[in-house]
Amino acid sequence: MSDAPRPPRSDRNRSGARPGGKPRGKPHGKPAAAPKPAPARPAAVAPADRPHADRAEALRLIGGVLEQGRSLAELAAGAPALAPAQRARAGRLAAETLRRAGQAEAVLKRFLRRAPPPAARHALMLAAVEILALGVAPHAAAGGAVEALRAQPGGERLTGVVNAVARKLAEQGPAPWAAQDAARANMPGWMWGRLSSAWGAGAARRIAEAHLLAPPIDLTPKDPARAADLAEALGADLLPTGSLRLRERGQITALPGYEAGDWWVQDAAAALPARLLGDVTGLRALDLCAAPGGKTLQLAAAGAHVTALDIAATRLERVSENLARTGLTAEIVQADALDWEPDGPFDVILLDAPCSATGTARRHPDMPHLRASLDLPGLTALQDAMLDRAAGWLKPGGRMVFATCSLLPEEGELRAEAFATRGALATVPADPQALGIPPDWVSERGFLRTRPDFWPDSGGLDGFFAAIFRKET
Ligand SMILES: C[S@@+](CC[C@H](N)C(=O)[O-])C[C@H]1O[C@@H](n2cnc3c(N)ncnc32)[C@H](O)[C@@H]1O
Repeated sequence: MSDAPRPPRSDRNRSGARPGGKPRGKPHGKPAAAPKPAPARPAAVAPADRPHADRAEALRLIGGVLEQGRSLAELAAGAPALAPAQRARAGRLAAETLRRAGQAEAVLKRFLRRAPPPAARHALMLAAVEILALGVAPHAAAGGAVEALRAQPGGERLTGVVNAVARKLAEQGPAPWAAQDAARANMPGWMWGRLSSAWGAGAARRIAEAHLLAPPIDLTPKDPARAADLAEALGADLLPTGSLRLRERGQITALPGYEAGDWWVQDAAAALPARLLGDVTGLRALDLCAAPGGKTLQLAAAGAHVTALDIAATRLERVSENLARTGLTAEIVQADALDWEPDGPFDVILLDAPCSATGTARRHPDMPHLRASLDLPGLTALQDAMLDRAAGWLKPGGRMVFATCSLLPEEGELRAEAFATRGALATVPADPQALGIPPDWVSERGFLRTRPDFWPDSGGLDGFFAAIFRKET
């Protein structure tokens, strides 16, 4: 076993090329036309009334990510019937195991002469993380992993090896786990390499350390003027950017203001790009690549007449649900941004382009495993094509924000530079004061950059890039 997770099968040899010559990447959020892994029959999972159903579900999720190259979000859709608490616990166990996969594989390696079948490997990783990272009693974690494995097809014959190795792991104690360089061990080599060359080795390490922590939950208030009251009602901190950061985890739908649509869940960094458009009251706005709709809600709440376009019909359903809950309106369009033509120009456009989503790894610990064979040229070609098309849809004097939830300059600074050089629109510097952010989050070129290692003492924020452009004539 290597300490770097293997590329998912479905990602090997994946091409970013699109029939007909238009560029196609492997975007965050599954565009409808992206190649999909062959649907796999979900592993049998113990019914909810049996113990260890949560661990069995965690194994299904871990296997789905590491062996089938499917995202946790996609796998959640095919989940078996489980009590909400069991489902939540299964999700947490799978996320923590994926977050600590490198460390888990390294400590298990010494007890395994050869790589065990995937199901046994995943059960051992889960047991290792439960014992060594989550402090679960060794007998409970090892016994639970064995029982969960037993519930899977063919799992029975693997229980012997899992039992024996888990026992050795428990006997060995925490020292080898604690002695590991956790940040380095858990970030896959491809990501470590890219982040080191982009931001330097020290920053790559700080980002990797931030990825080891479960991120806080942030909310965007529908009415910024009510943010302080909502913060008090929710027991949240009001961040300088206007987002609310929950102090405790809990069931989101049970929080005050959820039913009334007073807020929506959105990372503090993800809430910044829409605000770069300034006052949008009464303006005709296009949210290009809109689903699941956080930025659509922001623009609509700020008084814009929003067209929300996305290629993915299922993800657009989330936009409609979010609009209904918050009592906001937008025109929903399901279309490919590379084919669609608007019926008139827009005052403002927000292009939150498909990207590697490397900035959201702390929220999506499956992402580093799924992006091992990232098609970066395909994605950057898609981003360029979207920028060029969208520029043609702006009114003279109109503004466009280009954003990506990526930590890779190829999908941020370099795209914006290249677009500015092509000369269709002029760049406008972001104003840190207006956003409530430290001045050094804005580059000399006026671009916004956030990273998970920023705001280290208050829980960090996702990695985002955003640039503002203006059409002069
Ligand atoms: C980063 S996500 C957008 C997040 C969204 N702006 C928000 O704030 O909730 C990127 C989106 O691009 C969409 N997308 C990918 N390729 C597309 C295309 N060719 N045309 C339109 N949308 C596309 C995906 O379906 C995905 O929902």
